[in-house]
Parts: sequence; C-alpha cells; structure tokens
Amino acid sequence: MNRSALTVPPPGTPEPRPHPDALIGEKLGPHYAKCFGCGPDHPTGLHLEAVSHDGLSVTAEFTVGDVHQGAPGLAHGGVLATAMDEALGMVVWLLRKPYVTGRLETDYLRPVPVGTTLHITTRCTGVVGRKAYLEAEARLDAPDGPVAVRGAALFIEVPVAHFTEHGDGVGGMTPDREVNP
Ligand SMILES: CCCCCCCC/C=C\CCCCCCCC(=O)SCCNC(=O)CCNC(=O)[C@H](O)C(C)(C)COP(=O)(O)OP(=O)(O)OC[C@H]1O[C@@H](n2cnc3c(N)ncnc32)[C@H](O)[C@@H]1OP(=O)(O)O
Repeated sequence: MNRSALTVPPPGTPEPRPHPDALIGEKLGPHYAKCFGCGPDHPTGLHLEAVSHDGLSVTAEFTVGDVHQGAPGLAHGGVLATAMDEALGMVVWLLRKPYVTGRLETDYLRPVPVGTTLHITTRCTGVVGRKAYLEAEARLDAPDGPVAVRGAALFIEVPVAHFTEHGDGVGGMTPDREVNP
C-alpha cells in the first residue's frame, strides 16, 4: 500500500490495549441511529455492522446497494472511503474516548460491484498522546476474499465539547439522538 508516514506509529510505540470496560468479542451497536455509516434509521446509509476482537480490532460488513453507485453497477470510491472511516472509528470506540478522523488514506485495488458484501477488518496499531494510528482492509464477499480496498488513518482524541460546540448544540445526547459510546 502507498502509505504515508503520518499514519504509521513511531518506532517503539507499544501495542495498544482496549479500555478495560470495552466490549470485546461482541456485536457493536450503532453510535448514533442517524449516522450515515452505521445508523439503522438512515434511509440510504451504509448500515455497517461490526464485531470487536481482542488486539484492538474490529470486523465489519457492508453490502453495497443501488444507492451507493458511482459508475453504473459499481460502488462509489467516496462511499468505500466512508465505510473504511466508519469501521476505523469503531476501533477507537474501544478506547472509550471521543476521537475524530484527522487523516484518512485509501488505496483502491479492485472494483466493487453492487451487491458485494465487503468484509472490513480494522486495527489500531498504536496510541501516542491524542493520536491513534489505524489500518484497514476490505475484502470482497468473504473474510478471505480478494482485497478490494486498503486504508490507514490517524484519529485525534477530542473533548466532548468538540461535538457540543461544533455539532447541533446537544451533541447527540437527547433521547432521539442517542449516542452509544
Ligand atoms: C457521554 C459521551 C459522549 C460522547 C460524545 C460523542 C458524540 C459523537 C459520536 C460519535 C463520533 C464518532 C463518529 C465516527 C464517524 C467516523 C469518524 C469521522 O468521520 S469524524 C468527522 C471527520 N473529522 C473531522 O471533522 C475532524 C475535523 N478536524 C478537527 O476538528 C481538528 O483538525 C482536529 C480535532 C482533528 C485536530 O485539531 P486540534 O486543534 O484539536 O489539534 P492539533 O494540534 O491540530 O492536532 C493534534 C495532533 O494531531 C496531528 N494532526 C492533526 N490533524 C492531522 C492530519 N490531518 N494529519 C497528520 N497529523 C495531524 C497534529 O499535527 C498534532 O500532532 P502533535 O501533537 O503536534 O504531534
């Protein structure tokens, strides 16, 4: 993968561990019902479903629908980047601190037809201060299918005020905008 140094942890960075209260080996619910990536109430969203694993890793599935096309019959590259971003974001939830994407890198290796189920694996490779280093891989139609997309990211820890000040004021904390940290 054509990976920048910005998404690789510095040499000697220790293996990151999930928060002791993180749910490991379980299905992860959506963090927000209207999220474009994981929200069940989003009409055309990705409806990503994920399971957490030890070693600060998540596997997620996303089935490409008609509403996700770029070229006829093929997934839009930006939609695929969104799927990677969302699955990467689910890994940092296991640290139980709020993070946002600072940098996202994607390599597109194979076209992804409508109807494909992408099997996405993401992993945190290191945490240094506010910076979490992450990588991802999406395979076609099976956990061991051909690799279609690779990704890497730098997520930055932010205070909850990031969402209350820059979001819609309540930061998703009213009953109809429930957030599952
Ligand atoms: C009761 C609990 C309630 C919880 C509430 C949670 C509610 C929300 C629910 C769920 C959220 C999850 C949603 C998941 C969705 C998927 C994730 C997304 O798509 S997130 C949206 C897209 N991303 C943004 O909108 C970020 C916009 N950018 C910013 O806000 C800032 O630029 C930010 C926060 C990223 C950094 O700004 P600074 O001022 O805080 O910090 P600085 O000093 O600039 O950076 C800190 C360090 O990071 C490096 N850095 C920052 N950006 C970088 C970049 N692009 N590339 C490389 N390094 C970067 C800097 O060089 C610096 O490094 P050095 O400490 O000096 O070593």
